[in-house]
Formats: sequence, C-alpha cells, structure tokens
Amino acid sequence: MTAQLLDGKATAAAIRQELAERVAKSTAITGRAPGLGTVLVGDDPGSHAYVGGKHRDCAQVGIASLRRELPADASQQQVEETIDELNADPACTGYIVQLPLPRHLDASAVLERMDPAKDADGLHPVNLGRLVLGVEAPLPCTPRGIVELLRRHDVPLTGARVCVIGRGVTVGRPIGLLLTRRSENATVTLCHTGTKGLAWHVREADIVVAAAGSPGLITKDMLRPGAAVLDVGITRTDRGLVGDIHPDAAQVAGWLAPMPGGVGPMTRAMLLTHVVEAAERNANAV
Ligand SMILES: Nc1nc2c(c(=O)[nH]1)N[C@@H](CN(C=O)c1ccc(C(=O)N[C@@H](CCC(=O)O)C(=O)O)cc1)CN2
Repeated sequence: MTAQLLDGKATAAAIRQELAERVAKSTAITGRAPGLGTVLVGDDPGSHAYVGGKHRDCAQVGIASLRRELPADASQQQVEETIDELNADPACTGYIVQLPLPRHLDASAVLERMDPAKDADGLHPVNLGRLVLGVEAPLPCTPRGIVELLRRHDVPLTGARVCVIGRGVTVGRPIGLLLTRRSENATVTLCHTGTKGLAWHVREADIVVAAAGSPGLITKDMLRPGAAVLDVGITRTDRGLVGDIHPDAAQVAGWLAPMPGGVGPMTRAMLLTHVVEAAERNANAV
C-alpha cells in the first residue's frame, strides 16, 4: 500500500484564497484591514522562521502585520507591556505570543494577560476553558488544522479510534477535546512518554497523530494497515528537520500527512482563519 497524501501545503493555499475574499469583504465594511500581531522574544531561529512565515501569509491574504520583537533578556514587565499595548491597539484584530518563551519568563502569566477576544492562537486559559465546555472560541491552531485537513480529504472521523502521542498544550491535550466533540465523534486515546505498550495503542488506531517530538518514533510495524497518520513532530537535527513518523510508515498507512508539507502549513492557515473570523465579528458589530 502507498499512502494517499494529506496535502497540507495545497489545502492551506486553497484556504488562503478563500480567506483573501473574506478579508476584502470585512475590510470594505470596517474601512480597516484586519491586523495580526506577533510577539517574539529572543533569537531562536525556528521561532523567527515561523513568525516570518506567518507574516508572509498575512501579506498574501490582505492582513496587516504588527510585529513586536524583544531581546532574549527581556523582562516579564517588558513582555507584559507589549501585551497591554496590543490589547489596546485597534489596528490589532488578533495576536499571538510565539512559543516557547525564554525560560526566565512566566509564559502562563503572559498568556493570561492577553485579551481573550484577541487571542488568535486559542491558548488563553479562558479560550481553553471554552473548548472544554464546548462553547465557541478560537481553537488552538494545530488541532483545528488537523481536523480541517482530515475533513477536506474525506477521512472518516465519526467513530474513528484516534491515538494521539504527546500531551503538550498546543497539540496533544486540545486535540483530544476537539475530536471527541459530538460534531467529530471520534474516540481518543492520549499517549505520552509514560504510556506502557505504546505500539499496542498505536496499532488499535484508525488515525494516529504523532506530536511527541521524538524523531522516527512511529514505525510501520506499529501501524494498523490503512490508518491515517499525521506527523506533527519537528526535531532539528544535523540531518535537517525530522518528524515523529518513520519514512517506512508510508508503506502501511492509508493516508499520510508528512512533515514537512502536512500539518505545519495548516497551523498557519488556521491562524489566519482566526484573525479573519475576529475581523468578521467586528464587521458585524458595525
Ligand atoms: N504561539 C504559538 N507558538 C507555537 C505554535 C503555535 O501554534 N502557536 N506552534 C509551533 C510552531 N509553529 C507555529 O507557531 C509552526 C511550526 C511549524 C510550521 C510548519 O509549517 N512547518 C513546516 C516544516 C518546518 C519548516 O519548513 O521550517 C511543515 O510542517 O511543512 C508552522 C508553524 C510551536 N510554537
């Protein structure tokens, strides 16, 4: 079997086209283009690359960019002042704080200081709480991108057994909440480094989401033939970027979202979607 491609790059490009039309409409109503703010602290090359990509996407769809960069030794107060400034800026429709923050900063306090209505990443505790309650709110971008990618490729979700590997707050924990909503109706097993018999859990699954950051962790012998397999792990090595899914998995999987080109571009497309949705809410209030 050769897996069908879950093509995040092409799907994200299609979403950007749809968003460009929606941006033109909301801009005509409000008289102002939506604006995405980014707060980037320090000089991690990966974070700089991700933030640069987000602003390139913005330019493509007509969203204005508000970039805030602080040095690696920025104080908690400096970061929080930047948050206060973006909360108050009417040109900023939504914004994100690029993670991870340098270790001396209290990331939870920074996220909590954001205006939940401007939280384009769905990572504010109020918005995560709304996800738990099933109330509408911006969702974390990677989990939403995964659901959108599966939907747009007609991968069945209802009744599917999903194995998620990784319990981080941006992917592992929220994806379980998202996929078990009535609208998706999947059954999710959340695995992590303390899970006994990982291979057994993975083999039970119709859909495998690997977000552990452990290169080549999931091999073909662990997979149920025909499973949909999504690689969310990114590890920088001297061989370049390596995902959590071993390349041999493509021989057994029914669908494969590779890294690069699978979930990553969808994460970016969902961020833009959140900004456009916030702009449309503003336009409706005019
Ligand atoms: N505030 C946030 N911080 C972080 C998030 C997040 O969603 N919000 N997620 C990651 C980083 N990230 C976005 O910020 C991100 C990571 C990877 C990609 C991506 O497109 N990856 C490419 C491969 C990488 C490359 O080519 O350099 C792909 O998969 O094709 C997009 C966004 C942690 N921080």
